[in-house]
Amino acid sequence: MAAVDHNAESLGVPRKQLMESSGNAVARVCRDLADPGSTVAIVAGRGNNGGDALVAARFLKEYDVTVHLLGRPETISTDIARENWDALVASEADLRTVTDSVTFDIGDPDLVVDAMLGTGVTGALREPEATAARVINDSGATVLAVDVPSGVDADTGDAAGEAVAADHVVTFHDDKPGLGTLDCDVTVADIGIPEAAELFTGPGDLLALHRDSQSHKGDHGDVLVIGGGPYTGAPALAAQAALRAGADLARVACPEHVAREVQGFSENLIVRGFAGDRLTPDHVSDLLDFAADRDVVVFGPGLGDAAESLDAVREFLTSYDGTAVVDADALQIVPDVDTEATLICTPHQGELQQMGGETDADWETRRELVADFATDLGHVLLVKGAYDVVADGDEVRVNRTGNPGMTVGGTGDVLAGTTGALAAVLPPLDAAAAAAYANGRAGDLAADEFDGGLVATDLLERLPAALRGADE
Ligand SMILES: NC(=O)C1=CN([C@@H]2O[C@H](COP(=O)(O)OP(=O)(O)OC[C@H]3O[C@@H](n4cnc5c(N)ncnc54)[C@H](O)[C@@H]3O)[C@@H](O)[C@H]2O)[C@H](O)CC1
Ligand SMILES: [K+]
Repeated sequence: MAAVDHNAESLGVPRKQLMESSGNAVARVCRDLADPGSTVAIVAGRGNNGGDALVAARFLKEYDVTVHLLGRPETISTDIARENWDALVASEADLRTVTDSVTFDIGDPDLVVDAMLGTGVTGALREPEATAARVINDSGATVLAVDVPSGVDADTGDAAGEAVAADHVVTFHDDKPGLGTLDCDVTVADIGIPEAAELFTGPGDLLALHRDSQSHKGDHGDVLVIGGGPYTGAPALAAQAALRAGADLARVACPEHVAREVQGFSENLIVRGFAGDRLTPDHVSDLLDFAADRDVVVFGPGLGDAAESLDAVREFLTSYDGTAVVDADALQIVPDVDTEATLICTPHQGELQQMGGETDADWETRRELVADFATDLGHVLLVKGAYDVVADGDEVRVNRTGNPGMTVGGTGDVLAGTTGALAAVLPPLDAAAAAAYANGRAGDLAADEFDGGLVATDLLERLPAALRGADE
């Protein structure tokens, strides 16, 4: 939900506008539950859940409304909730602040609006919320909860301690799974989040990449790139992209002569050469052992299409059961390989057709075709194009970042490495969607400087900034 909110914001629909719609929806349900002239007690927390109800207070002119804020107004935690509080103060609304739960007096209202906590709750209700929940439950009034009854986990319907027992819940945008388990009526209100905020990737897709201050080496991924042979730059680009996208360790397994060059490109990479000038089935058993201790394998950059290399890809994928990003020539093996592995395939349109998939000039048609093909394959697809399409057979996302300068060689290798790093820390579809967004964004930053003259290494340098987009 936070990701969708963020993406809505980047589409020009700010959170305060969504809060206005939420508050309006709360007021509409109040009108269904209580007659004009009734007394309404709004119990508001200091987050955006409270903010929704502060907006509702402004809409309920024909009611006798009292707002009880839990805590001091200076501690309201978001700007938009505070602005709505200030508007009520300026309008001389009937406002009370509850700083001592013992003396909390809700009066004798006909209707209570519970807006203490919504999706921001963590753990059991603390004070004064826990006592307030008891006061609300004992009030004998009809209880309308905003978004989710305070103290209840929206995903599971469970409460870690005291929780509001609501008669009715008005929730926003989408039903929440936990609400179905409760004994109350649920209204789902459309608050004007554009469909595009869910379909198109945006800065919200990067929110989950937050790095914990307590993290250790290895927590952000150990990525192994297997490739190289006819090409030497491709595996080096993919592995360096993995590092720039946040992986802790990036390793490259490639033929000996490629290994020397890859190490020459960057001392940050751990390079392991194998005998011969290309991958063959003889190397597979060692590679499987090596891959078993890694988080993600990126298979294909610079591999070439020699028959024995493709046989090696098939043998590897048949026995591998981890997560792999499959790119370039390795892709053609995917449709008829029987594997337990979780695969994220990153074809361009030509490679997609070679895999047996269909494409179309119209992105909306392509979206359907890619979604169906992902279902047939049973793997995640990230199909590159002016609009990238990401699908896992269940969900489909479209990425609009990127520019025509990115048709230069090597940008696909950067994307594969980025996807590998993100797949170490996110579910596969989310990793592919965020990687497509960040890679295109890095390309857009590079194009600001170099236009059509950008090269793949320009993307590497700009990946960290592109991935930092969530707060912008
Ligand atoms: N797109 C949408 O769905 C929109 C939803 N809106 C509403 O926003 C809330 C979520 O708001 P948020 O500020 O993230 O969190 P809360 O208000 O639920 O709570 C934050 C607040 O609570 C404190 N806190 C956390 N846990 C506890 C606890 N166990 N006991 C006491 N206090 C606790 C925390 O410290 C914070 O101060 C969503 O539910 C909707 O109602 C938007 O208005 C519009 C878009
Ligand atoms: K609530």
